[in-house]
Amino acid sequence: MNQQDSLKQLVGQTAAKLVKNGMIVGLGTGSTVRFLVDALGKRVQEEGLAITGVTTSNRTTAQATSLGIKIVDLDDVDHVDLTIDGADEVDRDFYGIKGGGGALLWEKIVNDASTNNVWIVDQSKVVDRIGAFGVPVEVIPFGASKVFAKFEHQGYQPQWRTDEAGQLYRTDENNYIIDLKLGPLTDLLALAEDLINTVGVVEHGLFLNRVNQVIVGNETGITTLTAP
Ligand SMILES: O=C(CO)[C@H](O)[C@H](O)COP(=O)(O)O
Repeated sequence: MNQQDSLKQLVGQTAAKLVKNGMIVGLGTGSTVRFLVDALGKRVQEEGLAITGVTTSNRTTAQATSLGIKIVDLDDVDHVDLTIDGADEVDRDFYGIKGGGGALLWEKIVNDASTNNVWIVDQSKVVDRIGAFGVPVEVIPFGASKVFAKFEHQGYQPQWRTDEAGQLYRTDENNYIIDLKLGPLTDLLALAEDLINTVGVVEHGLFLNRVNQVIVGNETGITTLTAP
């Protein structure tokens, strides 16, 4: 395992300890969350930890179910106690970008329904100013090229997200993703507002002040950042 994966495993295993018996837990998506779900599956199997999970992607559902974690639909619970998710970038004000794994829509919905939200990241994700990663935007297929053209016109430097086969990437909702390659961002609130008001956009990957805690894995171990 390379160093980055070791840090992802460390934060995944650390965050799994935050989960208590009886909790309704939101499970994020991505390679870091995979380690979390592995650790939770182990606790379910070895300690009899009783939790109910709601997931943010079909991938996470498949992994969690295979490990014996009970998964229900978000609409079948009245609240979520704690959601643990990864992130692509986060700054010291807890402004973040998600959607590298294409699950930003369900991730934001579960985040919104959750009393507490924790992100688990390796140190490479903590940045002074978010944006270098790009901003993923989920758009419905109908008329998507019109949205793309609008973004081009606005100077947002859009790129279609493609899959391994070179086809347009499809989300779990069968939508497309357009990645905006804007570079480090200054007026985040205005950008978020503009994106969500663009007809055809379903959701964007700017997660602004949506987490209570960020658990960061670095060479010296774990650093926990709490909301400013
Ligand atoms: O937002 C996400 C998926 O939509 C992921 O949480 C994000 O891309 C981080 O992934 P990883 O842990 O693989 O680096």
